[in-house]
Amino acid sequence: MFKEYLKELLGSDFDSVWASFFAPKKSGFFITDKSAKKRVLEQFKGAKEFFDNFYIYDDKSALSHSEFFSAGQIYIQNPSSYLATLFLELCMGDEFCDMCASPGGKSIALFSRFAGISGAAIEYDKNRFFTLKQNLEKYGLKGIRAYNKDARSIAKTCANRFDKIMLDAPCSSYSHFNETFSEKSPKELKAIARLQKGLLNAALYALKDGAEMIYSTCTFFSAENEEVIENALNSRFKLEILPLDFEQFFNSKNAAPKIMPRKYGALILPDELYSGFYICKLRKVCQKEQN
Ligand SMILES: C[S@@+](CC[C@H](N)C(=O)[O-])C[C@H]1O[C@@H](n2cnc3c(N)ncnc32)[C@H](O)[C@@H]1O
Repeated sequence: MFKEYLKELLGSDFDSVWASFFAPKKSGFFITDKSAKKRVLEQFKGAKEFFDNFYIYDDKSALSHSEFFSAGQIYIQNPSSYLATLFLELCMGDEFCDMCASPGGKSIALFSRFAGISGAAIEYDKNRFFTLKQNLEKYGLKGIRAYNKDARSIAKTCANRFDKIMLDAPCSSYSHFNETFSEKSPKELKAIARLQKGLLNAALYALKDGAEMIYSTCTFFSAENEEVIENALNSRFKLEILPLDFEQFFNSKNAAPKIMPRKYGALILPDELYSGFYICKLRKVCQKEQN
């Protein structure tokens, strides 16, 4: 079913995307402790700066076994995830919420750009919550409080509170498709889409009027991407879908992935470097008047 869906979605891009699922991916990392930059780059000679402060390096094992990783001075991440965070500009004093946060990669990436970041990181799964807490500590995100909760609860507890929200939603994760991937049943896919709609609805209650958020997933299904956005557009909130200017992030240092614009947001198509990723940026204008 997935293969057929993808063929129809991607057309002539299908073959390269399909091949990318079974090919090894290069590794990326960013530096979280700027004082370690010189030593990090000396150790990982050949690391290629790709975005500002984000590097591509072939040996993931060397990165993850390094003293810099143990000390929380570098974070290993796929460039698609990093790219999603580049669309969120935090301002001094912003109250930020990372709604589905563990292991913390999006918050840590934002922290590497906006050191004064403060707000909340929420994770429902208990074990993953402990990983999140450890990572926030390890990387020194002192301004971020971690909560072990269902993020849908912020609709009531944090109405109109946040200036920026990252909703990197739980999803069917089909961008990690490979030989051992365990496919989801139609029933499971429906339940995931229902959860995503609930999470986005809660995010919109919790955003201030005029505030912005990113909704992202690592799947290709429109039921988990555009249809979740469409559902929010038909809800009690007046929203703007903001343009995603990918071009601004690409220059002679890096290679742009193939971007597939969707009705709302865009898909990053996977290749030997980028994972498949869906990104949509929204602004909550206001809550519509109820009759
Ligand atoms: C895609 S992962 C997040 C990855 C993370 N943003 C990062 O970049 O490191 C989605 C996370 O949402 C969590 N989750 C699932 N349902 C949730 C809910 N109702 N409230 C909060 N977190 C939830 C999952 O346990 C999972 O850790």
